[in-house]
Parts: sequence; structure tokens; C-alpha cells
Amino acid sequence: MARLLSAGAAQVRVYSRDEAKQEAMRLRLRDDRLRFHVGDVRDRDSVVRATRGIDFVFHAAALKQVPSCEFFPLEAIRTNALGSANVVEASERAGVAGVVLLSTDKAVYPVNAMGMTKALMEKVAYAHARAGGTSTVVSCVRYGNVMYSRGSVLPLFVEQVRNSRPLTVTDPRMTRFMMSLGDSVRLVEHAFANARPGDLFVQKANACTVGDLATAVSDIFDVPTKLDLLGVRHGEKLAETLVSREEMARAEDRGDHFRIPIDTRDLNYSLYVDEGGTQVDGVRDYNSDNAHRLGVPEIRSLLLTLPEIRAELSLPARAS
Ligand SMILES: O=c1ccn([C@@H]2O[C@H](COP(=O)(O)OP(=O)(O)O[C@H]3O[C@H](CO)[C@@H](O)[C@H](O)[C@H]3O)[C@@H](O)[C@H]2O)c(=O)[nH]1
Repeated sequence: MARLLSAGAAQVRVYSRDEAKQEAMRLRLRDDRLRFHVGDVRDRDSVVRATRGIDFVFHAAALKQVPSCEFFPLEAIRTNALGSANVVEASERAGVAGVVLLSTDKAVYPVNAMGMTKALMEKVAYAHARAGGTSTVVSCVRYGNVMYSRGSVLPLFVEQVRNSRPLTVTDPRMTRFMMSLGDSVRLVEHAFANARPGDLFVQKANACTVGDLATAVSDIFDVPTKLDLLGVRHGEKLAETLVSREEMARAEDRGDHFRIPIDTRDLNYSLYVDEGGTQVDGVRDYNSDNAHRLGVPEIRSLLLTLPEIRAELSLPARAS
């Protein structure tokens, strides 16, 4: 947010359900160009009002906790799928130039309701892009776990170490992509500047096992690693996939990310049968088991770059 304001945005509108968080942000940033709208993406009229006169929309509103979406899948459908459709439609109606929707690796070969509804959100975006007839460019960005994000495992491990408790590990072999908040923000900025309708941008990332992550956290706080093994939670996978085989077959490798252009085939069945789809034989998906695997020393170094960890260890902040 601070970055957008310092880049000279005339106005930044925050649309969310949580008035307390909005107030905290207002007090922290104190900038007249920041405007707050309380609302829920499920409420179409309210989204329409919030998008009027806006140039760019970044859509991150979601139910994103895997276990809660497993127990309340219909709520996930309402927010993640139908709410996203409201955002795209309202943006098109308001003549917004670009909409970027935030997706997750859990949307690829999904096994849980959170991932399934995020996959549907992506499909809604691609269907709008394919339909055309609008000047609004709709695109998606997809990435793995953002380190130290709210409610994620890293702040939990730090709190457990701080309180001399064993680290609760689901399955030490489980792998996850690890990326920084900075990388995720840069990908969104890239999408706003470069997307063509229906593009999907996927951030490349290193991966690690949860067991090594727990060891690295214990190491940097200089305590022996003590684990409390919980077992795999509802709806969890041992590894995540950022790009499916089918997408890999048409992905463009852009160095630090992949661009996956929209599949433009239409519903003309004979055309589909005659020409067939893209060959996926011999193409591998991009997942947290075959991505570069960080070892404990590398994870330790990475953790020491995180502002939250530096603050916990009373280390000086790094220049950004
Ligand atoms: O007490 C715990 C909690 C979690 N884990 C493991 O740590 C890893 C990361 O867990 P967590 O930080 O809860 O993230 P995910 O469940 O992987 O999901 C997060 O990362 C996704 C991207 O993959 C986002 O889309 C989700 O919104 C976000 O919650 C997983 O392997 C968990 O099994 C533990 O070992 N112990």
C-alpha cells in the first residue's frame, strides 16, 4: 500500500469486510489519498459502487484457510467463486483498465474446497477474457506460500519456540513453495503492466520440507529441535503444484516466472477433434517436489532476511 502511494497513485481504495483493520491501516498510513469502503465481494451492488472511477483492481479477497473451507465449502463458493465473478463484472462495467486476481498453487489439481473454489475463480476470469467485447484486461497471478503471512506456519513456529513449546509439525516430509511478500507484490505489478486478457502469471519459487523449516527456525533461535507430529490436516497435500502439466505445455518461461496465455479454443467440437489439444506427453508439472529444494542452511539464511524474524531476534532491519 505504502508503495502504491509513494508511486504517486491519485487515490487508493481499500475494499474489505474488516473495519478494524481498515482503521488500523488508516492510522498507520495517514494519507488522504487512501479511501476505505466496508463491504463484501458477495454483495454485487456494493462491489459496483466501490469500483466506480477506478483504473486498476487487485482482487485478493478470499476465504483462504484450508480447514475452514473444508467444513464450510458453500461459504468458499460464495466468496472465492461468486464474489470473484462480482469483482470482474463490476470492473468491466466500470471500465476499469486492468483487474488482477490472486490465485494459489492449491488451485492446481485441487483436493480441497479452498483450491477448488480458487480454480473456479480462475475459470471465471478466463471465461470473461475469452468472451472479449470489453476494454478491461482480466488476468491472474498464482503463487505458493508467502512466508510469514498471517495465520501461516512460520509465525506459529516462532511463537512456539518463543514459549519453549515443541513445534507442531503435520508431516515433516511435506513440501511447500516459499516466497517472500516482495516477490508476490512484484508479480502483481508485472501483471498490471504487461498482462494480455486471460494471462496467468506464476511466480517461480524454491521449496522446502516442513521438517527442515522447523529445524531452521529452531536453529536461528538457538534451541534444540523438538517436534510434536500432528499428521496431515483436512484437505492437505504432501506437495503443491504451481503449474499443471497441461499448462506447462503452453507456458512461456520468463526467467523468474511463467506466463501462461489463455487457451483460446472455443466450443466448436469438430475443430477440437480435428486439431486436438496441446501434446502433454513428456511434459512435467512444476511442483514443490521437483522445484529447487532448500536445505536447512539455505532456509536459515532466507529466514534471516524476513523483517519479522529480524525483529524477533532484535537484529537491525535490512535496507529494502
Ligand atoms: O501447525 C502447523 C501448521 C502447518 N504445518 C504445515 O506447514 C505447511 C504450511 O502450512 P500453512 O502455513 O498453514 O499454509 P498452507 O496450508 O500450505 O496454506 C497457505 O498457503 C497457500 C498457498 O499454498 C495459501 O493459498 C493459503 O491461503 C495459505 O493458508 C503445510 O505443509 C502444513 O501442513 C505444520 O507443519 N504445522
